[in-house]
Amino acid sequence: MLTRSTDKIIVANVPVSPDHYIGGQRISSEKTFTVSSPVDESILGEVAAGGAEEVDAAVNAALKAHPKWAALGPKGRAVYLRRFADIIESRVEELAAVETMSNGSLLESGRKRVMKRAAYNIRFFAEWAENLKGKTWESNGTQYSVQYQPSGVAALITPWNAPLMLTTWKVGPALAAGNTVVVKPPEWAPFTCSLLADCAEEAGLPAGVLNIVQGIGEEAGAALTEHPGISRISFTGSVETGRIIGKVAADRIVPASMELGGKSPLVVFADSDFEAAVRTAIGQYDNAGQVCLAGTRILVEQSIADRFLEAMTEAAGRIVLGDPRKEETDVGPLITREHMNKVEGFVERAKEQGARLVYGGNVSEQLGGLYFEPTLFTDVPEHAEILKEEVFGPVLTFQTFSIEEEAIQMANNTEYGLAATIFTGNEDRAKRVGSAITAGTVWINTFFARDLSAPFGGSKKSGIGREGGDWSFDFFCDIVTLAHKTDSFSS
Ligand SMILES: NC(=O)C1=CN([C@@H]2O[C@H](COP(=O)(O)OP(=O)(O)OC[C@H]3O[C@@H](n4cnc5c(N)ncnc54)[C@H](O)[C@@H]3O)[C@@H](O)[C@H]2O)C=CC1
Ligand SMILES: O=C(O)/C=C/C=C(\O)C(=O)O
Repeated sequence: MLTRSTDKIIVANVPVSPDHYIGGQRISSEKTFTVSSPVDESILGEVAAGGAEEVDAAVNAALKAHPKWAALGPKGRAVYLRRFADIIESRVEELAAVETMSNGSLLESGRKRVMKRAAYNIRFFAEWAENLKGKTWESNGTQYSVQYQPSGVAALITPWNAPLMLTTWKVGPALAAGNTVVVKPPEWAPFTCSLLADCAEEAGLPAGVLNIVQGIGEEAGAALTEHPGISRISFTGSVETGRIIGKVAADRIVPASMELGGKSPLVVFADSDFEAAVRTAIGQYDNAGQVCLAGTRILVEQSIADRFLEAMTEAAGRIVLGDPRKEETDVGPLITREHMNKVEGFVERAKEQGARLVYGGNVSEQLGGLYFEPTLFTDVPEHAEILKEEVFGPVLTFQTFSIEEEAIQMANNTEYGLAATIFTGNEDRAKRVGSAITAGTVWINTFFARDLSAPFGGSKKSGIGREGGDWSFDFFCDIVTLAHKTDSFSS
């Protein structure tokens, strides 16, 4: 039996519902799970742990809301979605404070960039849908036109490292496409997605258009992907979970988009802007390295390698590791003790396998104790695990190359292909190397430049499909070809 709830818990001085949001109502579950803060390991509260029953209610609410939402058309939906975006924007301070306590990301970056991007994700796709033009052409006496139609209920499953931003990256296009959605937020940082439901409610989104089912991945997440009422699965998370979801999607023939992990290269040629390249290399420690796109394999041309390593070591010495709520902090904590043990395991095995620790490698005992020092390894044996597996922590490796071909070979020597970054002053080389590296996004002399109209996603093990701009609608919509005999109508 589903029970309505009005409970709130206080996170960073903000009242947050710990319950699901289903059909416009807050619904509790008998079962709960405990969420603690990476900032100081304090307990933030008990959150409703949904399962098959809650998921079924949420999918049914979404199915019920779908026909009216779809019938509004892009312009009608954009009215609601713009209001939704405005409300998110008006609550940036609260959202940033809650996100920081939930996942340890820097408060300043949440306030200045990440929460605004969450609002922009909604606004951008509402506008994109209004301007989305299916193609029309004529061939052999038949006129063809391509239409983007809503596909039904989308299941959206997201990770903890940027929960609100990555959730709105999916909610925006899915709703703009005319779908209704069921979101399964990450259990380690579920609170900003709960606040997202408050924003939707305040914006007047009709009941059932956006539903949130909180819970553990293997329970709520699995029940959601297995539900027969869903027509799309958009997942961001680890390769392991992607593999599980992919099998369920294959079994049910439901299109699934997968944005997965990475082990991206950052390639620095001797002719590059040295200072900018060092700054960018050090920037890979942002969010304590818990960034899917991070260029964690630093590849530097031999002739500048010693100077680069020295400059990185010096710059790393200036990184302020600590409380993510403080303005002076550069790097905050890892998400949980479980995750920290995993990161420590990678570091220990790297040492055992013969890699040389240049700096870092230890836990810094402060606040709750989840603060791991920015770490760099060099002289890493080719077979070492640290060159192959995603650590998702502040741990980088440093390797050198002598010629361009070797740099390309090393950059591509990974099962992942999410992103790559190249620093060079030579435009021809930039183009050559850029197109020889297999990755969803290749940045040249910049990092994390994001335009939401560009395709975003991973090659190889880093994912399946692309989202962003038209690509989001290619995924979330049913694409229909209407073909009629030209001149066959009398009126
Ligand atoms: N390519 C991209 O855009 C991004 C990828 N990531 C990747 O995400 C990973 C870190 O996030 P985590 O939360 O640890 O990943 P995860 O795969 O453990 O969990 C992601 C989400 O999937 C849910 N889940 C877990 N098992 C499930 C199941 N059997 N069925 C359905 N849902 C399930 C979880 O509850 C969570 O909401 C890293 O590998 C990182 O690289 C993170 C951010 C962006
Ligand atoms: O810009 C995007 O759409 C994705 C960004 C990914 C992250 O912010 C992350 O993994 O931290």
